[in-house]
Amino acid sequence: MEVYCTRPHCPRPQNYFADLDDITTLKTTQQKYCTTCGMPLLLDGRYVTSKLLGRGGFGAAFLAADRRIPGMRPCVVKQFQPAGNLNSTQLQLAQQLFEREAEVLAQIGDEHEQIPNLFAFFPVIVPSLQAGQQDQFFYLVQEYIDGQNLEEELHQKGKFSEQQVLEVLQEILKVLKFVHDKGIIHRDIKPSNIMRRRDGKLFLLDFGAVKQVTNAPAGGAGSSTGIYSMGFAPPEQMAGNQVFPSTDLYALAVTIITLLTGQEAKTLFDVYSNQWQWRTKVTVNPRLADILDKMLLPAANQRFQSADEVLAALSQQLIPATVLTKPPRQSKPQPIQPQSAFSTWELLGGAAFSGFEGALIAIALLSLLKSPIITLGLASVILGLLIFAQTKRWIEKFDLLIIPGITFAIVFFVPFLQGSLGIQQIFILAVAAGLVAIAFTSLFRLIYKLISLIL
Ligand SMILES: Nc1ncnc2c1ncn2[C@@H]1O[C@H](COP(=O)(O)OP(=O)(O)OP(=O)(O)O)[C@@H](O)[C@H]1O
Repeated sequence: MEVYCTRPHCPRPQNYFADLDDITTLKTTQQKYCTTCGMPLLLDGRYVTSKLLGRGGFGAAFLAADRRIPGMRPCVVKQFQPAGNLNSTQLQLAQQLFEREAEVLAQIGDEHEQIPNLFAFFPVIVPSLQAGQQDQFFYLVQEYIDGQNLEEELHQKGKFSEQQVLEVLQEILKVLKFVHDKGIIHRDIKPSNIMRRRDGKLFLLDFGAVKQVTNAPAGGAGSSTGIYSMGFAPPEQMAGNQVFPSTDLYALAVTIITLLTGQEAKTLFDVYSNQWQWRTKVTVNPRLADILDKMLLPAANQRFQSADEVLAALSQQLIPATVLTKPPRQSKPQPIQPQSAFSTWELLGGAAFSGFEGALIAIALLSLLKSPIITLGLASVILGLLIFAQTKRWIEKFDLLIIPGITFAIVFFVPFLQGSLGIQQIFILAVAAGLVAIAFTSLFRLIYKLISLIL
């Protein structure tokens, strides 16, 4: 069995113990030690670490198994191991934050199904690699979420659609509502701290930076200790001032716009105008965009004040942040319907498909029906249906090659669909129609972008 040594800087952390492949030996053995550095490997007598998951600001996270639970329940072992050269005060603070993660998970982990459960928190004192000294490590064991965090998902699958970010937004808002109601501010919301389990359920992780707030004055219990992720933290947190529920809402909105645009947070913020400039990079329902912009306002008191307020705005008509004093434009609440945002490449691909396919259908129908008027009407209806199917994403990606391929093959093998034209001429005409469609779409897209910039 592979056992991974958790000592920081162990030169050869991978250990292999053939005898531990036997489940009886695994359950009864007293202890095993790293063959390179002598570090105990069965943590707290029960957790067997097998793989390094990653290193964060306060330590490393390992995949482990609990040999005391039937079925060797998988879990995550986090080790306190702050990066960089910290002085004793900073070290103490970092240790407090790590312990706070344990406290918070113990308090809320088993009360909410989208927050990992805490299984154990314990120190381990071991002989140091430097002779005559001892090292103390702190371990926190929590529920393993088998899946991918959203940062990894973004790298692997690319930008999120509007529908996908709406799901993330609504799910995490519900978790935040629960967390805030307990008087806790997470303070480190970002894509790498949101995990999607294999069954699709989203989890909020990393409570290492949380703050309990009880109407504390600035500098008191609710003030920020300078633990944040660059680009995601709002001004009050960056300045080390008091933090609020709206501090988390700001970071959640930054998370959403990075997922929507696929760009890093810092590239979406224009330092010259001191404003988020993300709306030109992606097309979404303007009401969703207004909600995100309100969550991103620099002044904490101008943002939504609670997760509930955002959830309500998402399910009802949005009152734009800038015209809060004006009456709403429509009286009937309307839930936000995700609008499929198409990238420029998708639009141009769709145009080429529609042009090519449209030309083939028109030629085939004209050869069959011999009536230009009926052909025009029927071809327009079919083309309209094909375009509608694309807007709904019923037809996308490889369909755009397969469908014209099949249509061309039919025209090729059924000569009476070719009319008086040769197959070569038909192909050239269809390609020309595809190019014309691309040209028109580019022109309209350009005009649309210019108008949205002006407005
Ligand atoms: N409960 C968990 N289940 C599954 N994977 C986890 C769990 N907790 C953390 N991870 C994964 O372990 C890795 C390290 O996590 P960790 O929280 O230590 O650092 P981080 O979130 O990457 O950085 P930072 O602490 O600086 O925010 C990340 O890839 C994270 O997705």
